[in-house]
Amino acid sequence: MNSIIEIKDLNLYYGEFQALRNISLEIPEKAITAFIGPSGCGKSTLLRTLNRMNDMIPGTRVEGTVSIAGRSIYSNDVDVETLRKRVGMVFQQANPFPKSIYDNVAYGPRLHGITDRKRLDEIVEKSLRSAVLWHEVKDHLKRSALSMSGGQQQRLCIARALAVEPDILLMDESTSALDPISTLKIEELVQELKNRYTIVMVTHNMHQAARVSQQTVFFLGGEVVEYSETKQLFSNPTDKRTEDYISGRFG
Ligand SMILES: Nc1ncnc2c1ncn2[C@@H]1O[C@H](COP(=O)(O)OP(=O)(O)OP(=O)(O)O)[C@@H](O)[C@H]1O
Repeated sequence: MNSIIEIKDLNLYYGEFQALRNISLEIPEKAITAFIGPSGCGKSTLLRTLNRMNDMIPGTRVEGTVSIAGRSIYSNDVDVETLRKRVGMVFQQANPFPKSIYDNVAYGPRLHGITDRKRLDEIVEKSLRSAVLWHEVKDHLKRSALSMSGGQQQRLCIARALAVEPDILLMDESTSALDPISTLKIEELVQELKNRYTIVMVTHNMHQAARVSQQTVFFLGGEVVEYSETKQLFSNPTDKRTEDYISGRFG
């Protein structure tokens, strides 16, 4: 598998506190990579470095390199808006805008200058289809996104992220606020999307990582303890700490 993201000797500090330590990882394209580990081990922090969302947190300092498709994303000449278009993100809590379903999905394309109604209609339909939401909402696209169920709102947020045609989708605990049926729908959706997108997901749910991902990274105290194929990591971990974690001895 080709890697699309290369992280080398990455250290991240929140003020004096070092949250990531000497992280070096290669993340394959068009596959699902899961980040697992106990609370506070740095999973979300690392995820946020991949589209520079950490830039928004004052006092954050990054050392080392993160490259996407061979280009360092922390270079001075990188346009962060363009980067975030290529590297979309879906959060723990669905966060649709208080706008119509249509306007939520059309938001990104409009921001990037698309105004033609027919073109926007096509993008909205395609994105909602990709998020397996089209059939549920096609007859009431003008309805407020806030009137949808939590699971639908999360799929809408995925559609909104896909509307700007990213290469990479970051998912930060994106099912943890959902019921089991909505969670399953999103897991199925993510499986479909991996044929077209590179997906990196943070999850507290080890079963989810085992069900959904091809690669798993286990973190502890801001460090990578183990990174391997998901089947291998869960069936035959090489590090005692991974074994303890996946067998529920801590975390
Ligand atoms: N904005 C911030 N300012 C200061 N410290 C932070 C900030 N965000 C996270 N941290 C600290 O960095 C460490 C890693 O946090 P992070 O949220 O990345 O962990 P996590 O593994 O994603 O945890 P969880 O599973 O609970 O979401 C923690 O010790 C946390 O307290």
